[in-house]
Amino acid sequence: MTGASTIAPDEAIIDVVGVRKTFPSIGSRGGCVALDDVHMSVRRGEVVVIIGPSGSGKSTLLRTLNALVAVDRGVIRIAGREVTDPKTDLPKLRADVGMVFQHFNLFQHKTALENVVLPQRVVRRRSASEARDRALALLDRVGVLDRQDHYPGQLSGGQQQRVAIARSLAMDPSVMLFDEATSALDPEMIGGILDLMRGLAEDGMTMVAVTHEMGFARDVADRVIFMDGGAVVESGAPEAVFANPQSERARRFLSQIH
Ligand SMILES: Nc1ncnc2c1ncn2[C@@H]1O[C@H](COP(=O)(O)OP(=O)(O)OP(=O)(O)O)[C@@H](O)[C@H]1O
Repeated sequence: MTGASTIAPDEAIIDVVGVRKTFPSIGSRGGCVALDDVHMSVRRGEVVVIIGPSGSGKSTLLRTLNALVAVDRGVIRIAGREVTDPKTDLPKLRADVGMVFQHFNLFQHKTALENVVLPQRVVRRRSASEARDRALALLDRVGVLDRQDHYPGQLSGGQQQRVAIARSLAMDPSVMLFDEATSALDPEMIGGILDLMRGLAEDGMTMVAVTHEMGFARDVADRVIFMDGGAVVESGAPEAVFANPQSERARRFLSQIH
């Protein structure tokens, strides 16, 4: 292709450089190295799916990205913020780096609407009417507008996860992180949440997702990262990683889940 010089260079929105995380020993349980010199870079608009065996460090890596887990060593930068700098404003960081959890983490004593309004008021300092309008538009987008006055306990898991996604989106994040967002859902709810995630990807959202849904990784990811033992073992296009894994560890893992 000619004219390549007119194409802007890929812009990294997430940069993880040399990150190490250890957890101390608890009682007789020895400590562990959860992340061992991890490097990762994500371009704006890229969808990265992290796969790997249980305990390989996937969730820990994701949680370092919005400082839910503090690293021992290394540097993480996201959208112009230095996550690993102790002076970083954490509420603002977490608004800009939205996270969707396996267990939703909604405020139980607030309605669906209030769950989406509240962080906008507190962190983004929006007026009540602006926050409400935005919340209603997003609840509509994720398909739970008719449940706006329900409390989380009155919603199905799939509906709660939709509210949680709306809550993150309401902050206008630069990046969305999904930590096994469908793992706690009944099977019939999973497809709807994956469809929502796919829609966000199609809209150009930068996303990093830890998931056991290999179909999603195959169809939606621009890049798949395979982790084992706290390290990034492979990183490549889904076709390449799934069809032709380079490492024995990835080959073994993929052969077990097929
Ligand atoms: N808060 C913690 N305290 C002590 N050890 C921890 C803690 N969180 C994670 N670990 C350990 O760190 C390692 C990586 O865990 P992590 O949850 O990141 O793995 P994972 O790949 O996400 O696993 P899974 O797929 O089972 O969720 C594991 O050995 C785990 O036991």
